[in-house]
Amino acid sequence: MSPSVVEVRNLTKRFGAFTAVDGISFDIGRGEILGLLGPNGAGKTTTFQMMLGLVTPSSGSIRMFGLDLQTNREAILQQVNFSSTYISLPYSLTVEENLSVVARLYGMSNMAGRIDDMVKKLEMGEWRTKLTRKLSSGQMTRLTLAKALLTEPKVLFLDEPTASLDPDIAHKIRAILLEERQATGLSILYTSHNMREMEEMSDRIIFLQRGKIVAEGTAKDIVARFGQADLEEVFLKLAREQ
Ligand SMILES: Nc1ncnc2c1ncn2[C@@H]1O[C@H](COP(=O)(O)OP(=O)(O)OP(=O)(O)O)[C@@H](O)[C@H]1O
Repeated sequence: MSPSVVEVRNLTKRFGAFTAVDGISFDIGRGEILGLLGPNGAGKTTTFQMMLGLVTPSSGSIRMFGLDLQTNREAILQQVNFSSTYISLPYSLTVEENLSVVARLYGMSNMAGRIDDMVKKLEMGEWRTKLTRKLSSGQMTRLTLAKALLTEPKVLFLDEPTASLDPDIAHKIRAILLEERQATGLSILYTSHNMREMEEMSDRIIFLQRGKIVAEGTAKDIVARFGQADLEEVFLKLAREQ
């Protein structure tokens, strides 16, 4: 495997007496797409929040680009971005104003060119001057993805990036992500509740259950190990155990 860009060791998050993430360890290689799978409440979002420095781990460590996140937060996060259906961008700004704020926050050069590029790639041209509050949920998803790719991250965290997209645009988004990975060596941690998408996108998958990793490997390995027909069947088996 290519050298690890992300190294997570024994990561744990407790909320009072409840352990949401329980001693997980994983690596993500350069240009690798790692799928994070698990039923509702398994600890995926909490893991993302720790990776973004938004939630402090109870114990364990997160290293990116060879640096510890706790002591090198700013340098690391400059090279990282995130997209989720749960984030909200300022509603009173237009689509392109929102992108421009993000580009400025990251101190990007060639801001206008990169924004045009994203608008074109994600087919946002018709509504680039629309107020964010007036976007449909699918348009909002595309805007948050554009925001995430705009800053040319080396590591991207994607929490259900194709939720609320129609099949055509979801297909295009997957193609764009694979292209970016090919062109730039982008590493991605990815969640989706669409098992076919997980199989298509992920080089490897880790399966979380009650905060613990219960399976790890390629989709094919995991399906074979659990003796099921496909990833969806594995998911149902593990989720029902929870
Ligand atoms: N701030 C908090 N305080 C207490 N418990 C929390 C807090 N945040 C998350 N939890 C709990 O931690 C567990 C893991 O939640 P998390 O949101 O990480 O799961 P998830 O895998 O992302 O689920 P989903 O698929 O529903 O988004 C849940 O039981 C949740 O209730």
